Amino acid sequence: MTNNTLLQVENMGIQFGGLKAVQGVNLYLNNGELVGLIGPNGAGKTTSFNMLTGVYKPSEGKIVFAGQTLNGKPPYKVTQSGISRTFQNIRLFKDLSVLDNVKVANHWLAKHSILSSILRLPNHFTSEAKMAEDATAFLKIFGLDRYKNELAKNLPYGMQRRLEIARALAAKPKLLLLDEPAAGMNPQETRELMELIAFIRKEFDLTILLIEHDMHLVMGICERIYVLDHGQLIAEGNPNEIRSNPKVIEAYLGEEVVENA
Ligand SMILES: Nc1ncnc2c1ncn2[C@@H]1O[C@H](COP(=O)(O)OP(=O)(O)OP(=O)(O)O)[C@@H](O)[C@H]1O
Repeated sequence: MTNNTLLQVENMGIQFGGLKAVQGVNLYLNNGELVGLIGPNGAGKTTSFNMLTGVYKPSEGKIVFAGQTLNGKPPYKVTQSGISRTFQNIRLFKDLSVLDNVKVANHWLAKHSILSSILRLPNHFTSEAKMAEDATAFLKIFGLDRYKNELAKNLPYGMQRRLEIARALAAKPKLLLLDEPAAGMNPQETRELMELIAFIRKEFDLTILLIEHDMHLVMGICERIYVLDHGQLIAEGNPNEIRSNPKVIEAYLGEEVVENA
């Protein structure tokens, strides 16, 4: 572990009944890196995210983030320590406005106390107004400000995916975990997403770990890639190394995808 390491995972594993869904995973992320996590369906990618975010408690191993051991912490504590995520299936508050989706996400950062909110003291209103202003400015970065009063469920699909990312960033994370952000997107939306990911990484000084099946996206923006198969890491390297790794081609990519990625 160096001074520049943000996340260090050692020997992480989890078992569901007799199934070892993930085992012996060792990985690290340096500050500012954009890293991919790929592999076939059922390889254990989302399960790994669930362990990193406290949704599942690992059966073994150690997760150290920004110098703190995360094992056993509940998801809200993990978020407070600086890790946010998006989900494979969009999980917005569909019946809330776009603005409220972002406000809810950063509510725990708000300065006013619960008591002042309940009693509706003056600082509650000042704080609420400030939050709405901040949230609107924030939405502008994502090209979502014009939709701010729409219900989340009425946004076009690609915009809902953008809102998920905006909402995750409203919690001001250091590490962003993106679970198949391009799922269901058309090629144009995917291109815009790639630009957005590159942009937010710089703008918010983020480290990003990304699960994705779109190899064009992964190979196009990730500096390093980890490959999971049957719960175990089978390769790690830069996109060129991964593309030409025989184990990865056999387990996941296949010859055709490699040629087109
Ligand atoms: N809560 C659970 N209980 C039992 N088995 C589970 C649970 N969560 C995940 N699994 C199993 O763990 C394995 C890994 O699943 P996971 O969803 O992590 O795969 P994945 O790599 O994300 O796949 P995909 O690319 O299809 O999303 C699968 O066999 C899955 O059925």
